[in-house]
Amino acid sequence: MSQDIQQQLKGLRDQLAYHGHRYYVEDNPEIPDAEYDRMMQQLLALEAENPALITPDSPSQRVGGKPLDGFTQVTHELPMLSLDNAFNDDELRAFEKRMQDRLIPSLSLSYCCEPKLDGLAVSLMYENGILVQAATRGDGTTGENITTNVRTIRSIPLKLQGEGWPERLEVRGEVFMPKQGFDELNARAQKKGEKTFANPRNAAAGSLRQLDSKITATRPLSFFAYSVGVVEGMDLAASQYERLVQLKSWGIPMCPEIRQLNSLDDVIAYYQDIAEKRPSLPYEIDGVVIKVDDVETQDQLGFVARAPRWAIAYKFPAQEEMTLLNNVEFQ
Ligand SMILES: NC(=O)c1c(N)nc(OC2CCCC2)nc1O[C@@H]1CCC[C@@H]1O
Repeated sequence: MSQDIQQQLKGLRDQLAYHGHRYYVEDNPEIPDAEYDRMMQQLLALEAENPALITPDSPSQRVGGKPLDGFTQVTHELPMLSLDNAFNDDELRAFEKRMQDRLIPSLSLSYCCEPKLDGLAVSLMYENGILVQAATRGDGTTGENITTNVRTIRSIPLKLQGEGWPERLEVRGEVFMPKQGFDELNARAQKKGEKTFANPRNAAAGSLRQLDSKITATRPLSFFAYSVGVVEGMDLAASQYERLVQLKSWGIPMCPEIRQLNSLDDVIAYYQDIAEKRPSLPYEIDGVVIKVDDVETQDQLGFVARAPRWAIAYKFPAQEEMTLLNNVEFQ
């Protein structure tokens, strides 16, 4: 009896995780919402009858229990780095020259280029494919444990898909609020005479700092991975770009605008292309991040203070209109 109930529960969990990924990550659902809701109700009913068989990766476990009293601290096993900035092509070329002067033999560098998402950097720890902890970047060394809130973000898998993932895998990326969700949230707040947020970044930060994850669950948050931290149990690809593709194959969202480029001229053309696309992108960005693609070369170059020698943010000029002080609610 219990065996086939376990099979039934696993079937429902896998189905709901698959269809949830199609809907929230690929924006390309295979089944009508009513069908998804019916499966969820079935899962909830079966779990209510068999609470001992509820697993942490069950889609029913996304919205937590009672509110927290506070956030506990998390020390990152590897520091979460920040970025130096470039503001024009010459500074970008100087960035490349500094690297080539340090590399022996100075070889032609390939780059992984990513829109610089204007959200909040977080660390996701997966053990045996299960999401076990989420933390803010904080000061790069110590962050806050926001696991209960991050579990409510539907585009972040509670269990990695496919197979071949490492025993321990730390995914680093940006939690952000898409522009449309931000506008709708502020419109609702305005109608109710509640506080509105100055920009999507503050809205994301404010949503992640809720002690009650039921509130976070009502906020339209999303996530794109941008690097890997701790990896144990296998070696990942030697290329930053290929690593993000690997993460994507395991169900971790990857920004669709990321490109692998083989020359700085191509990087500059990419920067101009993203600058043109910027107003029509569904999320806010404030530049592009340009990283040496080869991970061994990254390690050779290392980092100074908290910023790597092998990455730079090429920022867009500040927006013309007055931008309210981006009061940092939450590192
Ligand atoms: N905001 C971003 O889209 C972004 C990105 N696409 N890639 C990185 O790469 C890390 C890893 C090496 C140095 C920084 N960082 C990003 O944001 C950083 C996180 C902390 C400060 C910046 O916002």
